[in-house]
Amino acid sequence: MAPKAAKKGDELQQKSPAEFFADNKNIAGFDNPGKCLYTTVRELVENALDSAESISRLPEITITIEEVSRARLNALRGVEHHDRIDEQLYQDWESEDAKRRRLVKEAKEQMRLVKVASKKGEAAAAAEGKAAEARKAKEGVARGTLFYKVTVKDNGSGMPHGDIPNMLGRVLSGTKYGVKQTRGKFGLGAKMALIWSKMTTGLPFTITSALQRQDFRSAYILDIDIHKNEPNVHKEARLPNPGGWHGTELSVTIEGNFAGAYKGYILRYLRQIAVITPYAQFSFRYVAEDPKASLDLAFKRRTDAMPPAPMVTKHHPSSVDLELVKRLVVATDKKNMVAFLSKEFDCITRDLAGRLVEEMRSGVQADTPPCKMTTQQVVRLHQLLHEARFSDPSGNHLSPAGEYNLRLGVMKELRPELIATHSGDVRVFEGHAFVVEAAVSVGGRNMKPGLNIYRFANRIPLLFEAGNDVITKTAAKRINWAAYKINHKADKVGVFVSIVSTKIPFKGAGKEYVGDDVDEMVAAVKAAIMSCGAKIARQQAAREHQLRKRNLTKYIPNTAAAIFAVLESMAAAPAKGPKRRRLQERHDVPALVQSGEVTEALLAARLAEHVERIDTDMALEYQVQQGLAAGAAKKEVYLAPATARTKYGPDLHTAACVVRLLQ
Ligand SMILES: Nc1ncnc2c1ncn2[C@@H]1O[C@H](COP(=O)(O)OP(=O)(O)OP(=O)(O)O)[C@@H](O)[C@H]1O
Repeated sequence: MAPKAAKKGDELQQKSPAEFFADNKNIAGFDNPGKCLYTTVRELVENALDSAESISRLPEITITIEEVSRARLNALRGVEHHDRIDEQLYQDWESEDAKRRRLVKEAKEQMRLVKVASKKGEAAAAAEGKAAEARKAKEGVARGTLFYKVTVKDNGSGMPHGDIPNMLGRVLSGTKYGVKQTRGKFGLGAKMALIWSKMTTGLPFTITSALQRQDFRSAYILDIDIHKNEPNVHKEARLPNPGGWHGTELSVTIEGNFAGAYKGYILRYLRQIAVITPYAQFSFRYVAEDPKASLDLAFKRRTDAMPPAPMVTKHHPSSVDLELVKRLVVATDKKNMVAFLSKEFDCITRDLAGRLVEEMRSGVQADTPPCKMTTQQVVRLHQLLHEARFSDPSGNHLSPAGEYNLRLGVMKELRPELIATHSGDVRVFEGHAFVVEAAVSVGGRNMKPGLNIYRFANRIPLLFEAGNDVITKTAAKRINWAAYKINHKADKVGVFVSIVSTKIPFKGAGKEYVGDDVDEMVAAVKAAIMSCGAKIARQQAAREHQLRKRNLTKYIPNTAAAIFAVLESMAAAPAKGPKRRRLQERHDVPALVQSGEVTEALLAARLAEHVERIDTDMALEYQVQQGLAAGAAKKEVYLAPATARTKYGPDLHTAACVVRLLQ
């Protein structure tokens, strides 16, 4: 019987990666126009930061979002703009009756808000602001300003002229696939912005880029052939670069939505990226068609101390899969197994490589060329790499933000009352080293009562999918905040956690959250937050202590005056009764008052001394309780003596610690 022809729709088809992502753009964080604008900004800013950091430049990044009306967009596309003839044909058409009803409803809402505002003040004013914004957004839709030109300029490495089309016009191509801590990973982000622009405005990317010390600027206008997943270059030029500029400027025009929540997300993203990269400078401009709605924001650099650039490292043997082993075997230039294992993998010395080859058997010798291994021998090698014990990766190739930068970022953007930071040790997950750093703050501006959680992965702020994220879940469910005297429902608590790794277990290509299913990560995040909590508790105790001292000190003048008045009256009148007489005989304070030896000032000075002594005793006792004796809170500081002969004095007592100088 002849085979049946396939039904229409059942024919075998193939898709290019670009087509796949165009059809499933939500996987990469391109869900709706608002989210697409946010993700476009994010992807371009992260490329800019990666690029500047890769050449150890303090990043200087300019971000511009410009409203493009439909009329202007049509002019850019060379499409004639037509005024509407038949209004009723359009989605935004409103009948006279519907318009009247809407205006009445809006007026009522306005009245209600004004009433609430007069009663409740700020909160209501904010609500009114939101309503006004929503109205403006509606007007925006009507005016047709739903298109935006996004431009991001950096002072980074730039891109080699010949590579630009592939880097920006071919999905799944990039320079960040190695084992290295980078924000980018998939070779997708910039291309998704381009695919979205193709799908909505049809306008291409405009790129200017120059490498360091390059005497020309590469200028390109290109888009992507989605069907073939190939760059489509419209224009290419090498322009003069007399000033020796280096970096990249990239523009794309897309459909988007900068109203309401999405404006909030973009601004929040910028604020958070400024927290985690205080060594970077960001200028943000929103250019609206109506100049009154434009915005100009600067997130200034607060430090020149940039963390050392992350380095490329080798694959850890326990992190490789069979396919990767096969690829490494084919790609290596090493001529024997010992050299191959010790040079291509992390944590394998020549000695260990020799032992592994002996253990492999299966006909493989130390001098076997890796490329001559049979499929079975490669399988055996892969098995052994997963069964043998290797030391953990050192983590030296990672670049955590550092406690200093994290603290500075939080202080600069949020100005909290209390802050504690912690940088965890290097830990390992599936052969990839990772470091978790955390800060916990109390109080500060823009903080709501309760937990305010800020998540960062490879110094990317994560704003979406909070409920599923390891950091949110750990902070909200696994920490006993009461143990640190923090009321996590009422206090304004900031929890900032930053994870850096050569492999962040993101869920999805949109890099929006880190899964809660990696035990190593859960434990490290929990330990980092708990350490900050303990430090906050110590700070709170020291603060209470200082407050008590301040209060006692405040009452000293009145107390001294009152006691002195009593003593003066005792001195004026002879002591009555045996008890008072005995007291007077023993101390004869009234006589001392009469002779002027005891004065009000002296009493005040003695009281002050007493308060000071109690305070230092309590500080010492407190430090001992906190584990000074056990060494937990003891810090060794090395001071160079000013002279060869140094005399060490007594212990120095302060409110929060005791300084003891030892030879
Ligand atoms: N501003 C820039 N400066 C220098 N190189 C850049 C810049 N933007 C993009 N590139 C290069 O283009 C490549 C592709 O960028 P793209 O945003 O598509 O993916 P990615 O950053 O590698 O990964 P991801 O999809 O995870 O963001 C990058 O790997 C980088 O080499």
